[in-house]
Amino acid sequence: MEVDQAIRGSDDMRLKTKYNNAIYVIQRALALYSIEEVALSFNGGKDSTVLLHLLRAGYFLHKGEQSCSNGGLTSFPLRTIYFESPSAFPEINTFTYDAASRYGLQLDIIRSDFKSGLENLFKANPIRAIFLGVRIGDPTAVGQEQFSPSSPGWPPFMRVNPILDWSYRDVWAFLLTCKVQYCSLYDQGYTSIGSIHDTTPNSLLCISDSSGHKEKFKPAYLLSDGRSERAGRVKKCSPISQSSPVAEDGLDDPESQVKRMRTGSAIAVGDEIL
Ligand SMILES: Cc1cc2nc3c(=O)[nH]c(=O)nc-3n(C[C@H](O)[C@H](O)[C@H](O)COP(=O)(O)O)c2cc1C
Ligand SMILES: Nc1ncnc2c1ncn2[C@@H]1O[C@H](COP(=O)(O)OP(=O)(O)OP(=O)(O)O)[C@@H](O)[C@H]1O
Repeated sequence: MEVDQAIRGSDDMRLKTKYNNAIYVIQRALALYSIEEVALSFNGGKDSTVLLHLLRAGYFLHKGEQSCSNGGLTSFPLRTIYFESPSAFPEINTFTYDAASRYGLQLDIIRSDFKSGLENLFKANPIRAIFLGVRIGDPTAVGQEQFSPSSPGWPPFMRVNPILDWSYRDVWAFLLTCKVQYCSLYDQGYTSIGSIHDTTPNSLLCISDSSGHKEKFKPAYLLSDGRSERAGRVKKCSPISQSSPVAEDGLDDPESQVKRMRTGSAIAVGDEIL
């Protein structure tokens, strides 16, 4: 299996540990639920791209087919759900459709809100667990663990988060080591992708050009401080966000950080907050 071989051949011990732990979570989930009962939540972003390749590796290792050649991996019968929004970047949509066809995913495109989309999906399919590319540091990760039941008020299912403890650097180490394709926007300076209305390239990757020509940006993997990953994401309008924009260094303002610290926790490894 090409991804598994790439990681095992790498001398990046940290990446190996992250990979092994994520594969362990995936294999535990696949031991608990049948392949018909699980789904991948995929949105073409870098985190869900990592998750897709980990799931392929975990599934084929689980099946005991370590010696598969590339040709044997074209079909991966995993139900994959994509909530497509009218304000998604075209590059994200194209990447998502291409990935689904390249890896033989069963793609369900849902054009409604998350909750009712999931409710309708569950009426027609026996899904009990959904894999997500959520990482600590994402606003939605607060309070989550590798296995977290869905929140009260949501349809009942298990959220499985194999890369919860991965940092920005881990994500790029994986994508580059495994030489897998990712959405082209990341090579244009986007470091985290929301909608066309709230996402710009990360200004920390801007290449200064005195000629006044169009701005150019370095690729996302060159961002040195993962804490600034969301610097290109404009905050949604709310009384708090209007008065407290994202700071120059990409970190939230101190007030919202304190709020988050009351309910969440942070792990520091070297100079990076996971
Ligand atoms: C498959 C799936 C399951 C989700 N389950 C929950 C949940 O149980 N509880 C919750 O509060 N939000 C849930 N969400 C919503 C996410 O936490 C988050 O609001 C959403 O991904 C939008 O993030 P964004 O605002 O960064 O785009 C879920 C989203 C998806 C795609
Ligand atoms: N529109 C969507 N459709 C399907 N899954 C989604 C959608 N939005 C979010 N998710 C799930 O939530 C996870 C976390 O989303 P998040 O936006 O933080 O990461 P990402 O999109 O993979 O990468 P990036 O941070 O670079 O945009 C995704 O990896 C995916 O599993």
